[in-house]
Amino acid sequence: ETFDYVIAGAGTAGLVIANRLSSNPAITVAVVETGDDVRQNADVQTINFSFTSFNTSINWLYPSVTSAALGSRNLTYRAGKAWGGTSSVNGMVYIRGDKAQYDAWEDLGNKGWNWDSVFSYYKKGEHFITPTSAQIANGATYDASAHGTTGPLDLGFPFTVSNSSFHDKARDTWKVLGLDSITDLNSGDSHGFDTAPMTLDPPAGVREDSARAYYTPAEARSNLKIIKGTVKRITWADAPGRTAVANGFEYVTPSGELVKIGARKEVVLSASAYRNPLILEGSGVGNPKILSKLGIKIKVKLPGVGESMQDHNIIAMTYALKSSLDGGRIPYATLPTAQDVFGNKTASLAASTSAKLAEWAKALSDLSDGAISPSAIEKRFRIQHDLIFKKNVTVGELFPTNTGTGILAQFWTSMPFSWGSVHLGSKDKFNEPSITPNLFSATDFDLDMLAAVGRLSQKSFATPPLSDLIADNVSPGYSKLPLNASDDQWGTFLKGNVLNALHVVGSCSMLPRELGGVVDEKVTVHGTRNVRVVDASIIPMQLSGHTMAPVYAVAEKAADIILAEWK
Ligand SMILES: Cc1cc2nc3c(=O)[nH]c(=O)nc-3n(C[C@H](O)[C@H](O)[C@H](O)COP(=O)(O)OP(=O)(O)OC[C@H]3O[C@@H](n4cnc5c(N)ncnc54)[C@H](O)[C@@H]3O)c2cc1C
Repeated sequence: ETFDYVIAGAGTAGLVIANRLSSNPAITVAVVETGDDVRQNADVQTINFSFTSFNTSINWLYPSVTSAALGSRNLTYRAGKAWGGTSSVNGMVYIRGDKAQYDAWEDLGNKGWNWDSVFSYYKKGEHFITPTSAQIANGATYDASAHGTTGPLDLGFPFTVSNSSFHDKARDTWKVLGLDSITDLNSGDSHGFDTAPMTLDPPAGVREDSARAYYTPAEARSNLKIIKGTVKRITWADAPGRTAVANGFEYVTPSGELVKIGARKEVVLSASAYRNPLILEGSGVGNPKILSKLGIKIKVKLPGVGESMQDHNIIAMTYALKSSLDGGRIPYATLPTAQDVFGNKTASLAASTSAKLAEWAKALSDLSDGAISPSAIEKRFRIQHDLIFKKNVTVGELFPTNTGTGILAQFWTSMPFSWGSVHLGSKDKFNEPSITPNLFSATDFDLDMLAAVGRLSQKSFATPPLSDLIADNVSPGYSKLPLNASDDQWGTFLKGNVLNALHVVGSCSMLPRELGGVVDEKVTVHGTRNVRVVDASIIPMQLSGHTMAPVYAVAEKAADIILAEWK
């Protein structure tokens, strides 16, 4: 079969693209997706944040090789395998990140990608449901001007917003610690304490994933089709000139048959930050050193493919409560700046770390066997460093969850400098990404930053009035990690327990080729005429907050870019 556009992956981004392109009845669109329609799956619909689908067939489980700093510990990478992709299995928390982080995309060379332009697509996609007075009484706040109300994606607050005193005590404690409540952490300034909205439909009490938001309204269109299969590689036209031209891709059906599907116009990869690099490499687009080892003939030399994989470094401590709290999920988030976590050491740290950026860039380049040059990485690091120390973006998130009898106090750092990679491990294992996280590998500063955010988390639970609720620190326990723990004690705890937040971006970064980029500002793969990549993989630099929200906005903007070129 041949369609105008063929899309790999009916996930968070893939279904946005499918919906927007097929809104023109003259355009035919096919999406090839490994997973199934799970819109009626109770594990998907639940909004209890229980991750009930975790060990079921609708998840991909990708193991990683370990990082030197983690000893023999391996990390597991999870992602959704379903119509809706990871939006169907995730935590639903919707936090966009800071204005300056989006403006940095333009500073990195992506003309037209800045906060103002992306913000308009946030609004376009959103159907914000204002909280009820009961939800407001329990801590839900919002600024109407930061939200859209006519888009397809429902966004609201859960009815399980805690009706206990937790919210007020947390808010008052953060105020004591210098982090005031803010009205809307999605306004482009996330600094402070707030209640986060989630992708759910509050009246219906169900999850809102991209299948429900973007596929259901388009389902009846005769020009849109979802096909079950797993995309293996792009097929190339016999075109003159040096620019590669795709004419479709090959996918494997559930029964193992290899099928070719044609694309008259374009191929769009939305198969996730883990899988797009594998499809590109399987098609001859990537680093010649890697491709020659795999025995794959080079079509486009693009060493950035699969590099620059960035996640948040996450860890949790648990606290026992004096008495159980009402309410289920508590979507309260506190986002601090470098100044909040490093205090009066911030200025000297800014100077000392700035002097080390070239050294860190060299270390990261060596880890990638020179795939991206030290000078390119250093340029990217300088922009990241400026965001942290000059533009005062938030550098971490503290995110407590009420488990009924205790508090799971999760925290993470938002912009680590140790980036990892994801590649095809062997020619035919297109379902098995080879992931190298590189946690803490390019610089000790990533560990220092996580310890500083951890110290702030610990301090908050020991500060009244929040401390009034707390009976004890159960894990790791004050004997292992006292309130005045040394750097060594923090290092041992963090290296032994840190996890990947599953907020992976950057493995097909939108950047100029000379900076290690994979797609240009039109989301077209460098060196190709008609292969686009649209999903978390093109986000070039990690954001504060969570990754689902930016994926929706990026996909909305990319859809407009693609439609503008439709003739
Ligand atoms: C457990 C968990 C909790 C999370 N919680 C949150 C949260 O609370 N808030 C937040 O903002 N973010 C959260 N995230 C991250 C966020 O959900 C993702 O960053 C985002 O959804 C990724 O969207 P995507 O379009 O890039 O990829 P996906 O949504 O993963 O879509 C990729 C799709 O491609 C399909 N696919 C893969 N390979 C192939 C192939 N070769 N051929 C065909 N189809 C293929 C997959 O099955 C999938 O459907 C969480 C992630 C996880 C794993």
